[in-house]
Amino acid sequence: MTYQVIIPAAGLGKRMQAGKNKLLLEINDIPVLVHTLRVFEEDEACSGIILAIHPQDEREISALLKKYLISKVLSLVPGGDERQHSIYNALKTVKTDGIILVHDAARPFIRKDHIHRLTQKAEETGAAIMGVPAKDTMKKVINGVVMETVERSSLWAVQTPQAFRVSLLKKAYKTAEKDKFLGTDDASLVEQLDHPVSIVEGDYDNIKLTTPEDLYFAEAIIKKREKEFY
Ligand SMILES: Nc1ccn([C@@H]2O[C@H](COP(=O)(O)OP(=O)(O)OP(=O)(O)O)[C@@H](O)[C@H]2O)c(=O)n1
Ligand SMILES: C[C@](O)(CO)[C@H](O)COP(=O)(O)O
Repeated sequence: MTYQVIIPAAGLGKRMQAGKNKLLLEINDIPVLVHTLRVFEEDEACSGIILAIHPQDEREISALLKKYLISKVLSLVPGGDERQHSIYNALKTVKTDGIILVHDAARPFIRKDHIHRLTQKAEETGAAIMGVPAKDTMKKVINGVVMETVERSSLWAVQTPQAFRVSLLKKAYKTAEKDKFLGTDDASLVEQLDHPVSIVEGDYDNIKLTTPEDLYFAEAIIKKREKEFY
């Protein structure tokens, strides 16, 4: 079953402290954004990519799409002040129904087989997200004081892609806009509709490149993946 994917790539990358869009940093001499785009370009089930970008990056990103033969990008839409706004700008351009994915450009290590398991689940339930069981103990802290230790057995570290029936995601975003609700992921907007969201177990390699040390992890993941193919 085919899907389209919204890839938000319009952030400022403040926590990466790179002085430029972290998605234009290179891993193994290839920009992070290109690593991510290639997964979907090479997935026969992906029928199109809608890329939300910062207008200042348009010339450089357009040149990268040409250089790396990324042909599935249907449109470049302007990002917004928040991740949610960038995604909504992209979602408004989606005219098809069916399944839409949202995947952070900052997560270059998503695997095709995990994407397919996710889209299958979203086809069945209307909403499904990628994640892994939490490994660390999580505590609720206020003003430096531990308030509560959260029971770990039911905790998951949520990732992207997140997959939805297009009509459901559009309803969730419209409702969030009306209610002025801002979530840190797309599923939280769907949860506001009391719609169940399923989770599909991915792997711990699917990291989001957020802070400088994530670049070291990324180099290690690439080296590991190179060995997988020999
Ligand atoms: N206004 C925004 C904010 C984020 N993103 C994208 O959403 C993904 C996840 O966001 P995050 O990792 O937090 O990126 P930044 O917001 O750039 O990071 P920071 O918070 O450190 O500035 C990234 O691919 C980022 O480019 C976006 O498209 N528009
Ligand atoms: C959507 C997400 O990647 C799920 O873990 C995460 O919430 C994005 O957070 P960010 O601060 O916008 O990177």
